[in-house]
Amino acid sequence: MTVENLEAEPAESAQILGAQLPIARAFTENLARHGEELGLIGPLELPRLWSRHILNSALVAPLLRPGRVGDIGSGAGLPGLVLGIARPDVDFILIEPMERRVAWLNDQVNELELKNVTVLRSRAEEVVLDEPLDQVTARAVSAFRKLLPLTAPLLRDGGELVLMKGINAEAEVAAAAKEIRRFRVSDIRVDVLGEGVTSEVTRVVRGFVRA
Ligand SMILES: C[S@@+](CC[C@H](N)C(=O)[O-])C[C@H]1O[C@@H](n2cnc3c(N)ncnc32)[C@H](O)[C@@H]1O
Repeated sequence: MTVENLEAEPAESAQILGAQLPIARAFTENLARHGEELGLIGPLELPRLWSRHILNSALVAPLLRPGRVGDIGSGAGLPGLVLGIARPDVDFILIEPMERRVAWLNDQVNELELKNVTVLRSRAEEVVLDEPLDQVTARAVSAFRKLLPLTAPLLRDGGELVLMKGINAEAEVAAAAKEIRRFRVSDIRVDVLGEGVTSEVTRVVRGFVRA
């Protein structure tokens, strides 16, 4: 990754990440340096690491509230680690089953001194939490219909799903009517984030879960 790539959209980056921008840059440099060899990120993604992955993840930060947020299938740290950087006032639990990815996430938490981020090696359906979560995020893990059984049971009564999705977000919601009823999800909506701010907008499916 060249400095120009890291400096893409500088005004927007400052707007989105504020004072946390230098830490986000340090993480991005680490990911650019080691991500391919560790199998965390494909070579084609390197030139657009900043706009497509880092800024895109950081756009979710304003939707989070102080409390406990779980990120399912964090992989390289998207969006969980980026959100942990962007929101030091929120406690994050990154849930990821793959040993090599967990080692990477723990290394980054230590190197970047992120006191608000914990990494758990587990599949979401097997994870043991000491308390239920207030909000849960996920990106590129599975279709909404299959993501609901992995995420909704981890939330407290009234907890919120904040799931990053692509252009087909509405269609994924429409295909999940049965699961939406089963997991008692209400007030579902799709928000488009970053319009007029960054070149890569992102969509999130949001909804509240009743126990
Ligand atoms: C395609 S990657 C996406 C990683 C990251 N969220 C991103 O956007 O780059 C999917 C991730 O979900 C993890 N994963 C798959 N099944 C899972 C499960 N049942 N519970 C938690 N994580 C899971 C995988 O190990 C992998 O790291």
